[in-house]
This record gives sequence, structure tokens and C-alpha cells, in this order.
Amino acid sequence: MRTAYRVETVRAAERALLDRLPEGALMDRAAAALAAACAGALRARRGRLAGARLVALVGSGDNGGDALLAAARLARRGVGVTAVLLAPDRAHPRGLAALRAAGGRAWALADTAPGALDALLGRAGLVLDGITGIGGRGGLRPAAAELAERVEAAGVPVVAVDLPSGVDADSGRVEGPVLPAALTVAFGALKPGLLVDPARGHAGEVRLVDIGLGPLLPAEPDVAAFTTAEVAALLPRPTGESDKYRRGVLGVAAGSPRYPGAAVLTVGGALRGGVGAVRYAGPAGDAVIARHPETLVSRGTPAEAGRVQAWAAGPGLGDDPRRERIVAEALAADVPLLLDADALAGLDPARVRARSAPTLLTPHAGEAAALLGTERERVEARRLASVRELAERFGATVLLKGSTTLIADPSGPVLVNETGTPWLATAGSGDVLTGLAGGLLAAGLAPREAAAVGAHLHGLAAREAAPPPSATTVTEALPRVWRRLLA
Ligand SMILES: NC(=O)C1=CN([C@@H]2O[C@H](COP(=O)(O)OP(=O)(O)OC[C@H]3O[C@@H](n4cnc5c(N)ncnc54)[C@H](O)[C@@H]3O)[C@@H](O)[C@H]2O)[C@@H](O)CC1
Ligand SMILES: Nc1ncnc2c1ncn2[C@@H]1O[C@H](COP(=O)(O)OP(=O)(O)O)[C@@H](O)[C@H]1O
Ligand SMILES: [K+]
Repeated sequence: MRTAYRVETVRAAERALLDRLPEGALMDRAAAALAAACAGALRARRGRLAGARLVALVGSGDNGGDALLAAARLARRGVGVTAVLLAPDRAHPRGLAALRAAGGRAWALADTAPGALDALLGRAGLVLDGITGIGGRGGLRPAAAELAERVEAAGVPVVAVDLPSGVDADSGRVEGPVLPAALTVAFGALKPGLLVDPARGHAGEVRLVDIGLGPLLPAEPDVAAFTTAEVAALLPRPTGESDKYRRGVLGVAAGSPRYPGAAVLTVGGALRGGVGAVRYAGPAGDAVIARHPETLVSRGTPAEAGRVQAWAAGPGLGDDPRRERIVAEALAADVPLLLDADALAGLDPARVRARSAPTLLTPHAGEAAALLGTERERVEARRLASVRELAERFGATVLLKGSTTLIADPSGPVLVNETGTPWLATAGSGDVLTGLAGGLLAAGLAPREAAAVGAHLHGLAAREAAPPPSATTVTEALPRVWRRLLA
């Protein structure tokens, strides 16, 4: 598991560690790792360190202290270092002294003419962003925001200290300008904002540095991500005792005369979800059979279909007059249920909470906003809070789709999928995910695992499908992903 912890938790662990270490030792560990990362980036650009130029942006907290101490180490190795101090009287005293002793220069931002700053940035091979870390509050203040904009305009690669300045560590929210990084060197633990958009999109490559915090962090993180090896271990595998019913049968209620393709895509995903069979119930049976002849099709509604181990309902139901009946029957079934797309419209939390078997909801941001009675933009700006709120309100597992896919249960860590790609923003790819995660539910995975494994495989398949992928080629790539993971 990759794990991330909230600021409050990181700070508590840091306090416990600080008590056990000599003064300054923790920051020195952080600065040593940061200097090594910067040295690597500078060498990659110009082959050698001596003569390279680095500009360190230094805020008034310990994030700036890390930047100064790392810059001092680089100055000792022949790098030409200039620190730009946002608040000279509050710059980290030991860091500033170390930089000066190593021959580095320190400029007060307020005393630096814009032209001189631009010239400095124009000569720099790298910028070290130590404006704010986990102590940053709200959007960057005006002087810091203007500095961030100038650095971005100069086009110099940025290494962020702990977090890109301007992002909210706990929520991944971004208000106003941010200094985007090519590399973020995070200390001790990832923070949720490094895994969740929009903040994640500004962090570049994220490198976690061990400063000894691990044993002092609680066992349960706030946000976690399955690795591919963990996903592989969760994949359902048939055994000698298996038959098609024991492997799990998924019922699919999707598609309508207007949207038969949604039925085809959902069944296509389901057939790659590790099930023994897929039962399709609805009006698009002919289209389904034409593409997937192994499907058991019927024209009725869920209550009229045969026995299944799970239902997936919603994609492409459109304005089918039977939509409400289909959703009501799926909700009444005593098996795990995935609801997506048109099955989410007007969904009553009480009906979901009253179910005897688990429920998995898979909204995109627009559907999540409708369920929460808010705007899509608000959901996209606060993904973590939104997915947690939905899970709590519905007493269900919720997978929130989009640039970062998140999975929440009413309690416990939120799972984030790290395999996603914007190439998935293509019509029908959500239908494939519904079938895939539904199939994993029918095969016996708990909703949280079915959702996380489904999203992981879906992202890998999109990366594997010939660019640009379509929902169909994502489906076709899934067996190759399974094969690699089962090997
Ligand atoms: N606490 C520890 O033991 C360790 C902390 N480390 C570093 O310390 C950082 C946290 O340090 P601090 O708690 O001092 O906090 P920060 O340095 O992240 O930020 C606090 C400072 O930034 C200013 N600030 C806050 N919001 C701002 C905004 N929106 N615009 C402009 N300025 C703003 C504040 O006035 C304050 O002086 C971590 O991110 C990490 O880099 C590391 O050295 C590892 C060890
Ligand atoms: N910008 C993006 N980056 C990564 N994945 C995305 C992005 N936009 C959409 N996706 C993914 O694409 C899929 C789209 O699903 P959905 O919105 O239901 O579309 P549709 O209804 O057309 O199938 C989801 O898996 C979602 O997470
Ligand atoms: K920073």
C-alpha cells in the first residue's frame, strides 16, 4: 500500500521523533535527501554540479529552512546558489547561516527589482520551492503568488520541498496560484494532496524520503493506494472446484433502445471481471449477443432474471420507461449491487441504507454533484470530502470517477487509484468500468476491493490500448492486463 497521512497526524509523529533525536537532526535528514534530489536533477541537465545555478525560494517556516539547508549543501559542492527570502527577518536562522557560510547569497524579495529577479531565474538551472509546506494556509499570499507566477513564466524546472507551495496538504484543494513542480520530495509520509487532484496535478514526480517517521505513524492511513502486486493478489482465480456458478454470475441491467451500446460495453467489462457467467436483462439483448455470444440474455427486468451473485445497473438506461422499476428491483435484490449512471439519478439514501447486501455507487463528478445537491466544480475542487460525504450519506461504498478516482466506505481510509489516465475520458469507458467492477463483486470481492481492483485494471488497460483508446479497445486490452498480473 502507498499511504498518505493528514498534517495533524504527520506533525504528531514528527513531535515524537524530535524528542528522540538531537536538535536539528530531523531537518538535516530532510535537507540531505533534498540536496541529493536536486544534485541529480542538475546533473541530468548539465552533466556536472560545479558551476550549476540554483535559486531557492524561502518562506518563513521550516519548509524554507529545509530549502536553505539543502541549498547550503549544494553550495558546498560548487553550485552557485541564491536564496530569495520572502520574509528575511523570519527566515530559518540556522539554515540562513549555513547558506552564507557555504558561500551562497541571500536576497530579500522585497528589495529585488523584477528585472533582477527575472535575470536570476533566467540563468538558473533549477528552482527549489521552499515557500510553504504543510504549514501553508489558504491560497498563496500576494507576494508569494507573484513570485510563483514569475518562476513559472521563466520555465525553470522546480523541485518542491515536501509539497508544491499553494496546495492544501490535507484535501488536495488549490486556491489561486500554485508553483507546479517537476519533482516533489516529500518527507516522512505522503500527504493526501500528493495523491489527489487538483493538487496532485501540480506535484510532478513524487519521491518519498524516509526520515524515520514510519514507526511513529498510525497503522491506518487517511488515504491509501493499492500497488499492482496487491491488485494481482486480489484477482479472483478459478480452482479445481470451480464451475461457472461458483465463480459468480453477474446480472447486468443496462442499455435501452436508444443506448444499446451501453449494454454491450457493460457486458464486455463484466466478461473481463473474473465471473463464470453474465446474465443480461433488458431490451438490448440482440446487440449484446451479436458482440458477446457467451451472454445469457433475457428481455425482462432484474426480478424476472435468474439467480445472480451480484447486479450492476444503470449505464444507458436513459429514459427507458422501466428505469424506475429496474432500479427498484435491483435495490430489492439480496445480493451486492453496483449502481451507475442513470440508476443514480434521484437515488434515495434511505433506500440504499435499507439494503440487506452491500452497495457500490460509481458516480462521475456531475452525478456526485446531483446526489449531493451541489455543483460539479465544487465536487472536482473537493474530491476527498465529496466522496467521504457520499459514502456516509448512503451508507455505501462510493467510487468517484474523474482525473483522480477515489473510493470511500462510510469509515476507514479513502483508496485512490493511481493507474488512471486522461485517455480514459472517452465515451463509454465508465460503462466498461461498471461491468468490470460488477464482475469482481459477483466473483466475491468486497465492494471496496472490487472498486479498487476494477479501477486499477481499467487504468492499466487504457494505458495498454493503442492510443487513442476507445471504450472497446480498453475492454479488449483487459485480458492482456490480467495475463500480466496473473503471471
Ligand atoms: N516539523 C518537522 O520536524 C519537520 C518539518 N519539515 C518541514 O517543515 C515544513 C513545515 O514547516 P512549518 O510548520 O514551519 O510550515 P511551513 O514552512 O510549511 O509554512 C509556514 C510558514 O509559511 C507562511 N505561510 C503560511 N501560509 C502561507 C500562504 N498561503 N502564503 C504565503 N506564506 C504562507 C506562514 O506565515 C509560516 O511562516 C514541512 O512541510 C517540511 O518541509 C522537515 O524539515 C522534516 C521535519
Ligand atoms: N481527466 C481524466 N483523467 C483520468 N481518468 C478520467 C478522466 N476523465 C474521466 N476519466 C475516467 O473515464 C471514465 C469515464 O466514465 P464516465 O464519466 O462514466 O463516462 P461514460 O458515461 O462515457 O462511460 C471513468 O473511469 C473516469 O474515472
Ligand atoms: K514547498
